[in-house]
Amino acid sequence: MPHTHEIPPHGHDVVPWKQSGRSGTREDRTLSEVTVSLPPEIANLDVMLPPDVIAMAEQALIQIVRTDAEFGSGLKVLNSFLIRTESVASSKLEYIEASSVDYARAIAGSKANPSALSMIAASAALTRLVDDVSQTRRISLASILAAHHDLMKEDSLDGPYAGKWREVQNWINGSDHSPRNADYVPPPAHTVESYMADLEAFANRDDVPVLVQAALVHAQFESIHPFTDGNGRIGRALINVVLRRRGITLHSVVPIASALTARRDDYFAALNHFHDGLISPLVTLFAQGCNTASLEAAETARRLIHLPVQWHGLSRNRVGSTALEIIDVLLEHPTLNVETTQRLTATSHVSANAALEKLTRDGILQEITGRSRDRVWASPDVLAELDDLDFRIAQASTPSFVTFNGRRLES
Ligand SMILES: Nc1ncnc2c1ncn2[C@@H]1O[C@H](COP(=O)(O)OP(=O)(O)OP(=O)(O)O)[C@@H](O)[C@H]1O
Repeated sequence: MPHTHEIPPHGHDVVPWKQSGRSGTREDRTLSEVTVSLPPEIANLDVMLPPDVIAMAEQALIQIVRTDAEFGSGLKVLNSFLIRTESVASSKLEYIEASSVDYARAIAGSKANPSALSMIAASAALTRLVDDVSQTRRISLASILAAHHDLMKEDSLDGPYAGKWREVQNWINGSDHSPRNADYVPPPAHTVESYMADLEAFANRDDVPVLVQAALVHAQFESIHPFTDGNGRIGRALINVVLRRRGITLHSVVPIASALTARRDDYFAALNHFHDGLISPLVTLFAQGCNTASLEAAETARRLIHLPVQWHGLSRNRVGSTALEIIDVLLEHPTLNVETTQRLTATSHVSANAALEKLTRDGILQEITGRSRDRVWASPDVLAELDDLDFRIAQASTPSFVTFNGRRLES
């Protein structure tokens, strides 16, 4: 292998192509063959990376472990908070946008927009993947398929393909009607199952540096593009699955998608370098992203811990009142309706409602539906912190460049 490669570059094959219907331009309709990419098999790959890349990856792992150990075990709310931040940012990378208030409304089962529902589905998929691997210590294809089902089952277009490997040729960007001018064409559909079995074997190895494994699992997954839709979001969830399996995180997830969204061009460039046989650019990007995301997650944890103290300062409620009881559970349940409040504080419908109104007047809660029935309240401080964490990670992830052997690689 020439020394400019760290891993075997992708091969190519020319295969016949035929449109299933008739759409697009004449060029789309008459396209008769397509050049597909053939990623290398990775199950037994040995990867040697430059020491500066490995050192940077180690530094990031230390930061992840610190944040997870310091806050993840005691502050349960941080873990659901970070799952939410990660799935929202991962969805944003695919241009699925909804505000934190939309998300909160959807969580409470209130009428929600499709983007917010799709973000909740992304949270469910990530939760399932990290829970499964925590229990079994194995990354399994069954778990990946189930997570894809969680993500896509309600999708109006791709719902029927939820939880199933693709059976058609797909491509990234270019024409909507054929692989003409695509940025990347994954391998043929009939190879997906065996490529995924190869990926599963690699993902369960213990003799590969952790961030190298996370980067390779993610990049190879994107190269295979095993689903008709949702490949970006499931592929990014796998980064946290590798971290959990290797014991780097025990409780929380790293909101790395906020960093990748901020450096979208570098991220896509690093995936292209992978096609050419280089994984250092992606490992570097992941190391920088994980480091920043973990530092900011720790800052969020400190802020969340202080919120109940601030709320008690704002509230003018007497000891033993339902309003004070709500403050005590608000961090764990930042979105509430009357029924949940009744259950959490063991009180009547009338006094739960009155307490929610009272806390709204104190500025501790905000009603987010604007309706007079089936109302939902949320903590504006918690919602603001969700947005602020994403913002701070993005700010700290200044688009720069990725390096290989001390050389700058252009995006
Ligand atoms: N040149 C590339 N080579 C390989 N993978 C890429 C490339 N560019 C982008 N990707 C990956 O593909 C993902 C998007 O894939 P695609 O546009 O097919 O969306 P998708 O399968 O619908 O995924 P989702 O539904 O999560 O958006 C990106 O988020 C990125 O991870």
